[in-house]
Amino acid sequence: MRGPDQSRAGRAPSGAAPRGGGAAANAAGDGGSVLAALARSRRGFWGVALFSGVANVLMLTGPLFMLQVYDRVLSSRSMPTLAAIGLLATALYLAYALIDFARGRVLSRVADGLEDDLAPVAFRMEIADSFSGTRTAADGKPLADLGTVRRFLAGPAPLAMFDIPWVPLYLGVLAMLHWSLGLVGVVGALVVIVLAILTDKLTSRPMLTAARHGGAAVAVLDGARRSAEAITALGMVPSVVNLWGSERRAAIEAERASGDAGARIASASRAFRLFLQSAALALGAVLVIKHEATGGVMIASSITLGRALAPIDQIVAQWKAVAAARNAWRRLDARLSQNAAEPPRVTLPKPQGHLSLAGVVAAPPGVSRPVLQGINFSLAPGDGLGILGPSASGKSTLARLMVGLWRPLAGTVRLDGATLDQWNPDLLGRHIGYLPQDVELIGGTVRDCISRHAPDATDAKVIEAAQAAGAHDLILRLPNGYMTRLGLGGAALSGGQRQRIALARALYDNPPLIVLDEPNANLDQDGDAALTEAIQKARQRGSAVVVITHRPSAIAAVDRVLIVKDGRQVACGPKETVMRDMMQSNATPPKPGVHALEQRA
Ligand SMILES: Nc1ncnc2c1ncn2[C@@H]1O[C@H](COP(=O)(O)OP(=O)(O)OP(=O)(O)O)[C@@H](O)[C@H]1O
Repeated sequence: MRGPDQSRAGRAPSGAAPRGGGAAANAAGDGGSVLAALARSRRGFWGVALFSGVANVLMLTGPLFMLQVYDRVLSSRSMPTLAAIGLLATALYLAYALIDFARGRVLSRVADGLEDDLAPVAFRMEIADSFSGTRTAADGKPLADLGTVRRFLAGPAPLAMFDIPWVPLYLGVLAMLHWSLGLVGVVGALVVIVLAILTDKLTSRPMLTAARHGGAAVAVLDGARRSAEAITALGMVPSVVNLWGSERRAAIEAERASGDAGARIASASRAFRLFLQSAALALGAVLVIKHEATGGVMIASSITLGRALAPIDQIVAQWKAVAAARNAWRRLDARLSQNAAEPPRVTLPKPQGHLSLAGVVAAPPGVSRPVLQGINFSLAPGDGLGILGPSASGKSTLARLMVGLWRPLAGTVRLDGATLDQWNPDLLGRHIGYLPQDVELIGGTVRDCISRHAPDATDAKVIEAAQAAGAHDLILRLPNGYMTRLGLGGAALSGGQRQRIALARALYDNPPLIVLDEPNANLDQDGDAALTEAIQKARQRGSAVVVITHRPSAIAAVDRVLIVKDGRQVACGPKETVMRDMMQSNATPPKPGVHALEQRA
């Protein structure tokens, strides 16, 4: 069964789809693929193709110069001729240098453009991944994959690829010198191409294995960083190092296997090219002896052959980078296509705070078994709802549904009548005050943090939010007050300080819907009192406030209570009635149906 929310979003039926990932594609514009993003730089590619054509023609300078020196200068012993063709060759080499530099520069600009285009999208995907819980190391990291593709584009391999269409030009020149030399060239090119295909066959599997283990090692490191204190205090560091080390070793071994295979073939390819050049020289000598060619032809053919095979040889030598970029490209493409462009939306007016949940069934992203079902309630502006229930009963899941982080499998979550997916995810966030269970404050100053890094933030609004959260005095006592820097290298805050600043962030700009998940987990008595006052005042200002908690002190300022047990709504009604019933049944939540479920929608 699919709920309207989910069918509208076009999501897979298992697990609640996270908000935010889909918005990514919008930032990428239409395309939804790396190629589509690159197509925006098609003029740059045409420029590189044109420069490559000119550069390849100019690269004939070497063999032609040899031909002239051997067949014209040496036979005529004319110094002026030598000086003239020497000058001409110098000018052509200079032109080649300029054009080769220009095409490299254009490609690196195209690579930068791709990064500019897709980095915000990849960043959003990373954020969506971090709470979707369904991604594995094999899915890669969009930002790292984008970096790999960018570095590849700006590297030497793509230039070699632009040279490949010009290989027939060199083979044609060889054939013009003598048909047998052309034949040697064609056979040589085919052998080098076979070597390139062989490189791909032998290295692609170990490279994928290396990427998978490398990703797993990074995931262990990320987890260890996040829980640095716990793993150190609990003496878990050696085990975590072992865990990380085994993934890393597996990655290095797979990398070595692919590197060895690639290097073997690259050496063979290089040696074959040198051999072929000597073979062409020998063939040229035979032709000279048989009076079918001149000494100049002999030398020029050897150089031309080397030049003809160079691009293929270079790609074989760069295979590791080529294969890594191809894998990264494919992963990125798969992610971009999953994040199909969000449907166009009308910008809805600022909501008043009418929240309604009807027949909601939900599961975390990627999980098919619902952890929450049969949720029905509604809130009007100014209402205060406390959500109580044992651990793992689904309270935080409910909070994530109300703020639109996860979407329901069935049923609807509406804010002012509109299902949450009708809102632009970024705009919706401005109307919501959310205090998650695990408070993380990202970098910047306290002021930035409270104002959600809004560019149009005013001091007055920031201070108003801090005062509403009872955090103003606490902030003034920090080393630089509101300008104290947080995050890496910034001030270290206690759990209670973090929670109160996060509460101020939730209250910033008086959002019409405020959802607080365990807002008093780290608060002392003063903090509890400040929280109660903050909830009261937010309700007086007309916000609908939801408080999820284990501690009854946090629901002092709400008028209604909802009890969740084993993922089901077992009671919902006026606080006094529900709490009295709970007391009467020896603090065990009342059975379903004890209170008529309120339906105010
Ligand atoms: N990201 C997730 N991926 C998979 N399962 C999850 C995820 N988040 C929660 N769950 C599962 O959903 C169920 C409900 O969890 P939830 O966090 O909503 O409970 P809770 O009532 O908030 O618990 P607590 O009071 O301990 O915070 C639990 O069984 C939990 O294991």
